Amino acid sequence: MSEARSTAFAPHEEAADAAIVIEEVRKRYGDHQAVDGVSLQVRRGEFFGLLGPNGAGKTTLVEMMEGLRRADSGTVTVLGQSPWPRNVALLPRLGVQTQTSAFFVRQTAREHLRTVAALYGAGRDDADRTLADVGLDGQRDVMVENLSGGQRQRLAIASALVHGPELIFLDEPTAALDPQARRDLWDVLRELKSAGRTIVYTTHHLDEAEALCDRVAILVAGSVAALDSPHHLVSAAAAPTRVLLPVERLSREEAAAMAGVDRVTVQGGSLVLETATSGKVLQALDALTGLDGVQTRTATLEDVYLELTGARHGDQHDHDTERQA
Ligand SMILES: Nc1ncnc2c1ncn2[C@@H]1O[C@H](COP(=O)(O)OP(=O)(O)OP(=O)(O)O)[C@@H](O)[C@H]1O
Repeated sequence: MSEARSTAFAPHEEAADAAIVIEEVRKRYGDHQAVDGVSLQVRRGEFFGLLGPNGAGKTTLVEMMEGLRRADSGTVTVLGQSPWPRNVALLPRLGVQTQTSAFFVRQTAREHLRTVAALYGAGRDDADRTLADVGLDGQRDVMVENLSGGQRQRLAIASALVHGPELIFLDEPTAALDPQARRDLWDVLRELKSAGRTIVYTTHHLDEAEALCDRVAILVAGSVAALDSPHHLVSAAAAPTRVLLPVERLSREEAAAMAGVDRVTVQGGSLVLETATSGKVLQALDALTGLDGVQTRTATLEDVYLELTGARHGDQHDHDTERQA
């Protein structure tokens, strides 16, 4: 794995506006080094994404920030305090949604949220407003055990937000949501950010990270492989431009023979031409077949992620026609 791509902070230079400072943190489970010397800072008011393949160490790292796990070495500082040993003063300032959030299943959605609100000293109005914010107004009188998976997930998010915490940890919050609910949640999260909250967001949806996050850290095998804004990461990426055209327009061999085309694949009825010189390829295509129905796709955060995690092209080899240099 190459060195971590640029970070806006030098690791040991603590920003005055940091909500979280992590320095050289390590955590081992038996023989397995789950977190291997991570240093990063999350600024106050920042929407910070934590990305990485299954088992990369994201949950372990977040749990150390939440005060649920102790680091073997290194330091974790959250809102100016150490979250470990369990720091009761910090708890009301944090909002935590996990994949295994607990519910009072024999209560209605509204009763549940009012109970959670009361535990944190927040009011019924806060509960009712948060329920509406996550789109559960229509289900407020439904027993928690009868909510759908996506509705429960929204209730878990509401439970993390109801007391107005400064720092919010969300672990794959859109995993079970339908596309509309996902977009609605994005709006809720953007409003939280506008209101100055800090959000640490774990997700496997790269489009989501690109749309929402100010900066992302990509964790690979317990280390930070990249840390920057999605924009900077994508701009610096070596990923090619893809030119897509209907598969019947050209043969793969003809496409692979075009000047500037580095690689040809077939995906979902499209011939995909990868190139570093899209202008040249488009001109040639125009002359050969015309440009009707031709689409161009530039690099995305997903390309950067796949490059860094080594997963790029992993399952497409059967369809490849790579051009020999
Ligand atoms: N309590 C534990 N005991 C032993 N090993 C653990 C424990 N928790 C996590 N691990 C291991 O540590 C590694 C990192 O796990 P972690 O859950 O932090 O990864 P992750 O990036 O959150 O993965 P995912 O995307 O699948 O949620 C994995 O190999 C996992 O099997």
